[in-house]
Amino acid sequence: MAEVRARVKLNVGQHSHIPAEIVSFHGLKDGEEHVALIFNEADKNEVPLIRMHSECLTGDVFHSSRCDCGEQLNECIETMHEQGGIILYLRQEGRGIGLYNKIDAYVLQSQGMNTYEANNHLGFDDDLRDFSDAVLMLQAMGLNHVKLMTNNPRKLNALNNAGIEVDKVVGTHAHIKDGNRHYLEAKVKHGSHMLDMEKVPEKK
Ligand SMILES: Nc1nc2c(ncn2[C@@H]2O[C@H](COP(=O)(O)OP(=O)(O)OP(=O)(O)O)[C@@H](O)[C@H]2O)c(=O)[nH]1
Ligand SMILES: [Zn+2]
Repeated sequence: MAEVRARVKLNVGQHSHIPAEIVSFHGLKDGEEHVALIFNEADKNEVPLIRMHSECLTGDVFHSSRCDCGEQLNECIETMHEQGGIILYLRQEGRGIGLYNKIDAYVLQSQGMNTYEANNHLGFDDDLRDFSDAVLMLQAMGLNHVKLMTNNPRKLNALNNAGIEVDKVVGTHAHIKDGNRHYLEAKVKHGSHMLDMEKVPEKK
């Protein structure tokens, strides 16, 4: 069992205009400092929208052209600002292989491998992530019934297997840009992602 350690208000988003709360935890298992961001007191709603977002320093912070992580994170923050929701920000950089190994994988991708081939070439499986700490975080916040924002069936399976009831899966948009099309196509073809490459975000 994990427990909430601290919960405090902060504003987030590109203009620090979105009210939220950040939550830390005691008793998580993998030793990483995972956090939750709660929008509009979503944990008090009956069935909150949640996202399990794996850390991507290059995408989330630097808006790298190689992936869609930063855009997905912004999309979730905007959606949850409107509807309420909870982001579990999971410190699982590089699908669990870590930042330096991901950069090594990028070197191989620059030479023509896809994202999974590069992982395998380095001696890693396609995806090392385990979502049991995400389940502990949900349980610590008293949630066993959610809507899930993802295109990744592994995340849905992880919740189902842990007895968390998922009412609905909400896909994110395809954030295609110069440099990430092959990455997104590999996720659809080899990673079974339910990403609709035609579902582009509306221009604001
Ligand atoms: N190993 C490796 N990891 C990558 C690469 N590109 C992005 N990542 C990592 O992939 C993870 C993306 O995770 P999520 O944002 O949870 O997305 P997802 O599993 O693709 O599923 P969605 O919920 O549909 O977005 C992050 O940890 C990134 O750092 C890559 O080329 N190689
Ligand atoms: Zn990324």
